[in-house]
Amino acid sequence: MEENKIPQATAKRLPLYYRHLNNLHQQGKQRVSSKELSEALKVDSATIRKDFSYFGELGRKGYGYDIQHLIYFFRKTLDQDEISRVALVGVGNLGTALLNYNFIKNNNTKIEIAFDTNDKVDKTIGGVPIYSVDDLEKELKRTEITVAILTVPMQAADEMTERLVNAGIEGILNFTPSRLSVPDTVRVHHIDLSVELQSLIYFLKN
Ligand SMILES: NC(=O)c1ccc[n+]([C@@H]2O[C@H](COP(=O)([O-])OP(=O)(O)OC[C@H]3O[C@@H](n4cnc5c(N)ncnc54)[C@H](O)[C@@H]3O)[C@@H](O)[C@H]2O)c1
Repeated sequence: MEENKIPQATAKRLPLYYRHLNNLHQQGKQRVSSKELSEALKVDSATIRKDFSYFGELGRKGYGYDIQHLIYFFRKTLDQDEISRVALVGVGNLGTALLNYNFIKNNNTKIEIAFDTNDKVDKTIGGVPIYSVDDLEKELKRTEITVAILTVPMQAADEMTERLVNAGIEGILNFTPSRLSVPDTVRVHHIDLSVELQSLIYFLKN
């Protein structure tokens, strides 16, 4: 099945499924039902069955899903055979935490290079080398990285976004509060922790 036929909401849940299925596999489990997955992942079991149906007839009634089979299909869709290399711009509080967090352990995404303006340049954090932003365009070209995490102060967000786009970046994970404007060819995912927290509190109250 081609990836572009999978709905966006389904595609967003795939890494969650993939990670959990790998854990089950490592525990020696061979089969799992949508009900078990639903309880573990807090995703409605009808949604899980619908999501999995985009990958063909993977399950049988009363038998459940073959875990290895699911992992195989999801890995292909998520390109997990290849390591996705990512750049990070802004090595402050948040950027440092992300560099120290070992993404590669759970999914094959790796921050390979980071950029900052301050005295952290020329050091490494979590094994990731930090370059001066002056070298941003040169280094992105050299590494052929097309995805960037943006953790600069809000005031620097627009300028850095423009530079990233001009340097060929195709996807930005934006942690700044700034609403970035980019061409249609570039995809931005915005992560706003305060909005997530407010929505959690709202659901608890209602
Ligand atoms: N810390 C959090 O928990 C948190 C949570 C959500 C969102 N954010 C947002 O993430 C961003 C970073 O937050 P923080 O707390 O890490 O800030 P910070 O001030 O600790 O770090 C920002 C880093 O960006 C660097 N920088 C400044 N201009 C730059 C440029 N043009 N290019 C590259 N690097 C540059 C600074 O030298 C600094 O190291 C902010 O926009 C903030 O609003 C932070």
